Amino acid sequence: MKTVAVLGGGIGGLATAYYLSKSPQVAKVILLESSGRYGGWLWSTQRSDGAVFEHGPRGIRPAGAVGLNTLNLVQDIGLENEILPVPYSHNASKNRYLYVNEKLHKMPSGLWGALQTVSPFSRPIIHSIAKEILVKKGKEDDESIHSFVSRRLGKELADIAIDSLCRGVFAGDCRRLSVRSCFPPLYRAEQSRGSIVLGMLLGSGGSRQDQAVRPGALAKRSQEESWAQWSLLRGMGSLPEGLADWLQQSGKAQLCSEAAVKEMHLSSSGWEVRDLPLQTLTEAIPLASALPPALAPLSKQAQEISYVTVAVVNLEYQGAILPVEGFGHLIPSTENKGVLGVVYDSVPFPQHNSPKGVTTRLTVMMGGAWFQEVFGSPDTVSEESLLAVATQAVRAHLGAGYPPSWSKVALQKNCIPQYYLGHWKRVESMRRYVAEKNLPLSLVGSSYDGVSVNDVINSGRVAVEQLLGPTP
Ligand SMILES: Cc1cc2nc3c(=O)[nH]c(=O)nc-3n(C[C@H](O)[C@H](O)[C@H](O)COP(=O)(O)OP(=O)(O)OC[C@H]3O[C@@H](n4cnc5c(N)ncnc54)[C@H](O)[C@@H]3O)c2cc1C
Ligand SMILES: C=Cc1c2[nH]c(c1C)Cc1[nH]c(c(CCC(=O)O)c1C)Cc1[nH]c(c(C)c1CCC(=O)O)Cc1[nH]c(c(C)c1C=C)C2
Repeated sequence: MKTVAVLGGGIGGLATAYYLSKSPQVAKVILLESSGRYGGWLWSTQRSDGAVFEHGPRGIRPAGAVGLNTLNLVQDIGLENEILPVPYSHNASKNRYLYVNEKLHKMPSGLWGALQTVSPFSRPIIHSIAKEILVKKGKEDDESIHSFVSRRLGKELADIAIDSLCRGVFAGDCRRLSVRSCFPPLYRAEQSRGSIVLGMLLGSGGSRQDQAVRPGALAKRSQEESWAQWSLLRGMGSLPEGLADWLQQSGKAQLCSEAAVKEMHLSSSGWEVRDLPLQTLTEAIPLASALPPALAPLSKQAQEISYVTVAVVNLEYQGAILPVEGFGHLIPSTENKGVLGVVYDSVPFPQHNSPKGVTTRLTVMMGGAWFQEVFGSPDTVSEESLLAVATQAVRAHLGAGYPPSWSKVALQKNCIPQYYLGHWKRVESMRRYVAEKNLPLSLVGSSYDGVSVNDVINSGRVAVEQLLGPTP
């Protein structure tokens, strides 16, 4: 029977502790979190009138094996009655906008959208798609997303649509991000079928663990009802809260907050965490800064992974102020480097609005890969200046004629890892090092195999299965 330590109580650490607790081979799980709150970037504010504001993720996709896996976990910890689903037929799923040349443009969707010339693009997307099949396969073992898409689908799509998409997922620069690590299905499609289109039509193979999820009742419901995304009644923050409660009730897990791990040592009986009253931990899922000097090659590689800072500004306006109904709009870096996009939170999740009168909740996301260049150091930037930029963007992009009635600025420092060129090699080399040295340690979380909440939860499941075999 093992005692396992999990370092970090974000959604990745909590999910890892959950899968560990389910295993009969584990006697005890000790989770160490440096802050006073569990959940990491999953963080919601519920105001006294009931309105909910998200400072991190606001919607999770149920699609694919990793999406179903998350719903299985949600059901198991008893949160299924709090689910707020948004079906594909909803305006928030169908309508996404780009803000280009100082105007909102609906992104083309479906076959009809692909056949027409839709502004701001100069020709129908079907042109690029048809030509893509004939483009030769790239020769490099990695490529920037911008270069890959320019080569295969044309520069205009890369400059506008892909530039915006990468800002709306990674808060990052598609000229530096790796296609192989950020969008593995696109890379695999070119490798195995010579074309993205053929790869999508014929399939291009996924990883084995991706296929091994049996949907439970909630996951099946998401398929039957065609959900595009979901949230929770009290906000995304109730997912880590629910997990922490479940772990505490499991009887196996000991959760410690305000327990920063600064140093850890490897002895013959396992890990020792020096400044905490914990003696022997036989396995650990660690963080780069805590590794001992003897493992310097590993900490060095972990420290080479870059992260960007995002200013998340929640705004509430009295009345219905949106000129369009949709998920939100993204802004390509050529239009405005500092403002990445605006999420129209009230559209997918009106249940999170204040019950007192009609209001519009929006979130403006700013900075990312351009933070330092536009706003200066995250350590010295003022909340007032970020709020001013956000409200000005809402005035210019959406025509809000009056200021918000409520606002909150959250400066999320180093919140999204950037999978730059060669990320796959670094991760492979780190895992090889762990295996060769036979270290009792697994690498879990958003820095390695995907940044979405689903990916991070799945990375915990995969790490536990590799350690102990399939979870019951
Ligand atoms: C603004 C924003 C919007 C997002 N939107 C979406 C979305 O819409 N959909 C989606 O799927 N994903 C979204 N994401 C991504 C997703 O939220 C994150 O990738 C995910 O939450 C990362 O989880 P994690 O557990 O890997 O890391 P973290 O949340 O960073 O957790 C790590 C934890 O470790 C703790 N820690 C750090 N150092 C130590 C130490 N030395 N000792 C002990 N503890 C330590 C930290 O305090 C933290 O709690 C968004 C992220 C952000 C920032
Ligand atoms: C404007 C900045 C951001 C917005 N959301 C995020 C940032 C940095 C972070 C984020 N958004 C998504 C993910 C998870 C990816 C996944 O695989 O599930 C993360 C980390 C979801 C997402 N958001 C947009 C897209 C195209 C996706 C991918 C999944 C999907 O298709 O749903 C677009 C988008 N994000 C933002 C806006 C305003 C926007 C489009 C209008 C905000």
